[in-house]
Amino acid sequence: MEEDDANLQSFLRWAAALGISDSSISDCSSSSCLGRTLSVSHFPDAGGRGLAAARGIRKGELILRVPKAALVTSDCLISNDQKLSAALERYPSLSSTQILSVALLNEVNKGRSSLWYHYLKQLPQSYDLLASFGQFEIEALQIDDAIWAAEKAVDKGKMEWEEAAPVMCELNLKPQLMTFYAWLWASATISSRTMHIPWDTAGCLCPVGDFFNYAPPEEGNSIEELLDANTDRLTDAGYDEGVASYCFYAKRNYGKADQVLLSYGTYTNLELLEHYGFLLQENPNDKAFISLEPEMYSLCSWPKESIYISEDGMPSFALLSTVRLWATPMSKRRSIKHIALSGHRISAENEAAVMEWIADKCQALLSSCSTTIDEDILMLLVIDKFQDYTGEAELSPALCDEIRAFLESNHVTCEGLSTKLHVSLKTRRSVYRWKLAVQWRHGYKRILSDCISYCTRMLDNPSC
Ligand SMILES: C[S@@+](CC[C@H](N)C(=O)[O-])C[C@H]1O[C@@H](n2cnc3c(N)ncnc32)[C@H](O)[C@@H]1O
Repeated sequence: MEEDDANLQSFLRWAAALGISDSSISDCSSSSCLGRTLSVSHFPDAGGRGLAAARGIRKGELILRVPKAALVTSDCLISNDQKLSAALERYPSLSSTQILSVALLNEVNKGRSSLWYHYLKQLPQSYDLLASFGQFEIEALQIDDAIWAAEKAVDKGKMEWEEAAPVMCELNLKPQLMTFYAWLWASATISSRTMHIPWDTAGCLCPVGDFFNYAPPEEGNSIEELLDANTDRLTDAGYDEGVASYCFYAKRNYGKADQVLLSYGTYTNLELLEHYGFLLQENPNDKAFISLEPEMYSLCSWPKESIYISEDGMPSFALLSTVRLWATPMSKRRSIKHIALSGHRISAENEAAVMEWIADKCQALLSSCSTTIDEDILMLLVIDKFQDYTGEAELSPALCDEIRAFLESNHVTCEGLSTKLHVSLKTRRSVYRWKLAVQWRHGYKRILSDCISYCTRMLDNPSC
């Protein structure tokens, strides 16, 4: 712990020397880049390490500046390293993200002699993005779309690693930096920590700026609110060519010690898991996608991603209009299509058929899962106390099967679970990912269940 703190202090001094600052005036006297506006703090329930307000902050204030020279980009890593530059030239088909991954691992390979040593020491040692999920954790997601997304993420990681392997061999990286595990670490670092820059689609790593944890974008900023704040820009962070720096602005007012959050974008929980390795218990942008009958897709030309149930259980506009049209007798579809496409109900009878179809679809999806919502809640309690778990009494067969599958996939024997000491770090990571999978499927099922309640209310009281 003391070592971590000493590392953090060295990092903040290093960052100050590069001109990273949370002060609006230039202040060369301070040995740390933080302390006037922000401070590093720990938020166990909202992202772990993050940045807190060191004083009251007003919406729209500039809170952190990271000069271009402090940004970690492929350009800067390559221009400082002839061997890397020459090796990459021989592999022109690598993507911008693969190039940044190779350059990052090459930099880690340098150890203390890397110009970025203090920054690299601050990076997490492992991540929980979908690409790092094992087969058990993938199956624990239960819903086909999510399983497919996770398998695709793992396959993509493997393919990109295999393509980049020859260049890493040429660079003579240490064997542990050439493994698939190391590759996943580098690509997860890039996926979860890079920020947009106009000159490289891989983005840049932004020391200190990447300590901000995430909050979803706030909806409904009124024009007055936007004018009131110092906002001729509507985003909370971006590269500003005028001052050659990455600039971060407060999205709202903060009291002293509040966590200052950044919106990385609008994501469903599955997307947050895929790109950042976490999810939110309350995510206004979460969605449950349901598949339609094949012939429904040809009735309307809505993109597939617009056909969903939103976080509060309401079917989306595109879902409703498609099912309304499909529930209309074929001979009448042409004449009422404009009504369906404009989002209006077609008739009471049609609306009842629509609600029934959507509710049945949600119910079928829920019934196809091996555990119920209540069992998922219980599973989460078991997972939280997993290190103390000693038996399977009083749990349903589905939960016992899942626990057994976890133990088998991690080669843990029941005897080995009786004390905390017997659970290895690797198993603990796996327990954490399992928890993420169960939290995700629970949230998804809750949306489906809320949708069934919504449809039932509509059927019982069509005038709502
Ligand atoms: C850009 S980093 C933020 C700083 C990070 N906590 C750290 O210690 O370096 C993004 C990562 O922080 C974590 N994170 C950010 N916001 C979060 C939130 N609201 N809830 C849980 N984890 C979050 C996730 O692990 C994510 O991949």
